Amino acid sequence: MEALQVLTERVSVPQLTGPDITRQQQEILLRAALRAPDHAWLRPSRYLLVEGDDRRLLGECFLRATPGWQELSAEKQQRLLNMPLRAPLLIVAVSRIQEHPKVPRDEQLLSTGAGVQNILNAAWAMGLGAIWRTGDMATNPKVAEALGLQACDVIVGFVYVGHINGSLKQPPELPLDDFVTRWKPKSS
Ligand SMILES: Cc1cc2nc3c(=O)[nH]c(=O)nc-3n(C[C@H](O)[C@H](O)[C@H](O)COP(=O)(O)O)c2cc1C
Repeated sequence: MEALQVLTERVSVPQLTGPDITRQQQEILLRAALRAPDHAWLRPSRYLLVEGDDRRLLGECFLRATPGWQELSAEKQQRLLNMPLRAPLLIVAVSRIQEHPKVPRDEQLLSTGAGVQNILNAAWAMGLGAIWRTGDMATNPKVAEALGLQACDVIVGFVYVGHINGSLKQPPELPLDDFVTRWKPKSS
């Protein structure tokens, strides 16, 4: 697919299915992620891949990490268990924040965010679907521990990647003038 078409027409795809994302496809997604802009080349981004039966184990972790999970309805418990099963591949995008005199934390988070966007676009370019999600699990310390994260790590997103299952939404045509102005200096 043409690059500009990917950038202007991509939509997020919540309904995803198998087959599994091949190693070759995964490598393209991750190489795209690692081409994100990165101030001072600090390389703050880390990507954890969860696929196959490991998704079930992550679902169990989501359930047990939820405060008061034993009191949740069977339906809510199942929802947590099923979360990682929403796509054949789950990429956990993490920013490993470093102290740096010129690169504040926000810039490191933005760099990982740009990496996530590159994953979304690369998936779309390969005819795959993907969606960036966060939710409570992204900030749950027990989830971070189960994922083997360090104290300085921030989960920027759970990126679900799979084959498009169902119809795609039409991206809205946003009027540029609502968002863009051409700045002119004030005349004195
Ligand atoms: C940082 C971030 C976190 C998000 N978290 C969620 C989420 O937890 N659940 C969800 O359904 N959508 C979430 N979204 C929104 C979707 O990824 C997507 O952007 C939205 O559905 C709009 O679709 P579009 O990308 O096709 O415009 C998040 C988006 C961003 C940028």
